[in-house]
Amino acid sequence: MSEPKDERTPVDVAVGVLVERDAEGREGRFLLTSRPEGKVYAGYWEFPGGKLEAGETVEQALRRELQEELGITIGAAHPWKIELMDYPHARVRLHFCKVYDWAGEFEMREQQQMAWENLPVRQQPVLPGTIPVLRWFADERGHAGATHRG
Ligand SMILES: Nc1nc2c([nH]c(=O)n2[C@H]2C[C@H](O)[C@@H](COP(=O)(O)OP(=O)(O)OP(=O)(O)O)O2)c(=O)[nH]1
Repeated sequence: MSEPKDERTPVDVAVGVLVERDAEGREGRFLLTSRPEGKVYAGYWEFPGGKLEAGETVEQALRRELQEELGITIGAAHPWKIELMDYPHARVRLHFCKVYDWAGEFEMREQQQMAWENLPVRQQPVLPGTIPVLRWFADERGHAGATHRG
């Protein structure tokens, strides 16, 4: 029998942090997308991704979600950080993976917007669960000061 699940059981979410790298392997811009109309936090900026379906690994879910939402096929997903977020609507366990390789043309299949960003991020508002990621980037990159607006 499966475990009883109440509404505060965390939902696993695979999140893709697509990062450009230069010839020396230094990381540069990263991709943010806005949440589509009709979803909670519509219009907020986040890293693309979505919930795991039954039986999927994080990497499988990420590959499916980025194909569905952005029309791209990703290469390897490199697990980076895991974060638990408690929202009024749900508890989520976010599995952030860095992705350096992808193929295909970006297509916004859910009428979202995309932006290649650097620190500090210009787009706003940023989803609460995205803000820690910007802090991790700041630490990795030695970026002092604000990570985003607002
Ligand atoms: N994709 C993504 N989701 C995030 C981030 N930070 C954060 O707190 N979340 C939260 C928001 C949502 O509660 C959850 C992701 O669920 P979602 O509703 O976008 O996923 P989904 O595409 O599978 O949606 P659906 O099919 O259930 O409508 O994770 C982030 O950086 N990226």
